[in-house]
Amino acid sequence: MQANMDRIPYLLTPEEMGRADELTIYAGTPGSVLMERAGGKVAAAAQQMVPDGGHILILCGPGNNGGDGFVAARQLDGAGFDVSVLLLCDPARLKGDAAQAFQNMQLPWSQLTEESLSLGLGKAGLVIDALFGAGLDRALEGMALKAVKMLRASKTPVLAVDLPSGLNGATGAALGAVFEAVRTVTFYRRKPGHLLEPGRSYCGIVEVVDIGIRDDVLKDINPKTFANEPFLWAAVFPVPGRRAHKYSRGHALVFGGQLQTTGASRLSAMAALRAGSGLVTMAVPPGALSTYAAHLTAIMVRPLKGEDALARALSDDRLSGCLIGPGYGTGSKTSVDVVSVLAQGRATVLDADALTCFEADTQRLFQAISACNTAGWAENAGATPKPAKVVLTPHEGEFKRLFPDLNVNNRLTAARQAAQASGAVVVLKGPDTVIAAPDGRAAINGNAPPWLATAGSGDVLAGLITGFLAQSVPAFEAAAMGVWCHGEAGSIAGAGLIAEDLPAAVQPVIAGLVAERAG
Ligand SMILES: NC(=O)C1=CN([C@@H]2O[C@H](COP(=O)(O)OP(=O)(O)OC[C@H]3O[C@@H](n4cnc5c(N)ncnc54)[C@H](O)[C@@H]3O)[C@@H](O)[C@H]2O)[C@@H](O)CC1
Ligand SMILES: Nc1ncnc2c1ncn2[C@@H]1O[C@H](COP(=O)(O)OP(=O)(O)O)[C@@H](O)[C@H]1O
Ligand SMILES: [K+]
Repeated sequence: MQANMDRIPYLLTPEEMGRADELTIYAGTPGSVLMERAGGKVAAAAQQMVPDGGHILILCGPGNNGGDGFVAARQLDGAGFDVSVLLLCDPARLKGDAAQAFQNMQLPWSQLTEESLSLGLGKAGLVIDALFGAGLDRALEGMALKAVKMLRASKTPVLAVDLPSGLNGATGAALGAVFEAVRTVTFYRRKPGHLLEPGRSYCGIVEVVDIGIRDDVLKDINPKTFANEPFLWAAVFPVPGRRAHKYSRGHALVFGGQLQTTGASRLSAMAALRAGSGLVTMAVPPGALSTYAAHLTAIMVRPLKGEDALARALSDDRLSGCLIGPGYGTGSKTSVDVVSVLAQGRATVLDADALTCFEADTQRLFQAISACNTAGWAENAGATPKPAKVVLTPHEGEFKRLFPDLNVNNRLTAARQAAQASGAVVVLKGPDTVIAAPDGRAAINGNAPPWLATAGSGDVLAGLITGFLAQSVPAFEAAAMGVWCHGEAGSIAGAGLIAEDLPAAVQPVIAGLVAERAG
């Protein structure tokens, strides 16, 4: 249990981190010991950043974050570094472990003022930001706010303790002005704000250090937020056995749009095949059949001809995953077709037009999703609600159309609420894509390079997720592995990529994951 928990990429909200501290203190490790270790790790990081014994300026706030700063100051001084400490508040305001750490410091200090800061910045090679961490509950003001501006102007590198001051650790939101760190040392586990933008950009390189909190505390806390990393879903990553045949690896059906917009769904179909789906068929309008056929090789194409064309296309029992939306058109026919697809009860990805077309009638979509989730289950069988079978992949614009009442500025909470409201796994795309399940689990992705922001890249993502769903991967894990593989493929294809480059770049990603599972 301990070994596994070590590797699960949990993220802890500041409240959960507070609970981890509390449980550790309750189990016999005093808070002062945790602070001593935290400050020691900060000091070690600072030493690496100023190896020539340059001057280190330490800004300390009124809470335990400041306490870590006092410990770091004492240890750096002991190691022969030249440090100066500037305190934001009256020392009489310090409490508990922080007050004790201040007393133990036994070093000269000054009040943080414009003069003292400007004097310090004149000689400092590094600033340690120990003003506020997890306890910040409002925007920086007064001298803390001025300090942000003065530091930015001075361009002195900043090492942040736990979080750059000014950030909300739970949401990654800037509460106002924020310190811009080149490196952030955080304790025990990352917080959502280290991965969610703009937080991630303010943190620089994030280093997680051990301060002696045991993983047993996680059993009590039961965190539901994760970094989207392979360990989260490696156990269900599909690897074909020696006796596999193409049908045993799943059969994905990708719906294609009219002649003017065939590219989007073709990119998706290619990605579904690359994700490992044994077969991929495209169901396309008869008038566009020859265009599709001319551009596809390993992917099969069938025309959607006649009244009950859709039902016939879906009637093959071997189909194990569907995708509808890319390039499909936003007319009323799309929503009718989406409802028909969902009525089959198959694992399905809805992307792009298949989301937008429900803007005026989201309840109809949510009812169809609920029917899809329950299809195939006896009325009173198993747990309620049933596991999600549907994945929605909106970018922020599509998300707002479907969930106009949710606040996309808090992406983690918004994605969770959307998953709960819709009964689907929701992939809220962006530089920090959030994957949320109706059961409350959520993962934040961190490996996507900015050159993925290019036309058609979302179509590839939808196809990857469909390919994993078709191989019977549960919806949350399929979505999470799709997003991660998409990010890796983006890095492999590299700067200058276009969406057409991505499916091929998925191949080494899959090969790497398979090798890791085998090894
Ligand atoms: N035992 C523990 O709990 C440990 C805590 N650690 C450190 O403790 C930090 C959390 O400590 P705290 O909970 O004391 O929180 P902070 O040190 O972040 O600050 C909280 C204090 O600042 C005040 N405050 C909040 N926003 C303000 C604003 N905008 N302007 C002025 N004052 C403001 C609060 O009223 C409170 O007094 C972590 O980030 C971490 O650095 C580490 O020492 C490891 C162990
Ligand atoms: N700045 C960024 N950094 C990393 N990934 C990004 C960034 N901007 C967008 N992406 C990713 O690129 C993809 C774009 O998808 P989408 O908006 O649907 O575009 P399209 O419809 O043109 O395919 C998503 O997977 C998204 O997460
Ligand atoms: K800080």
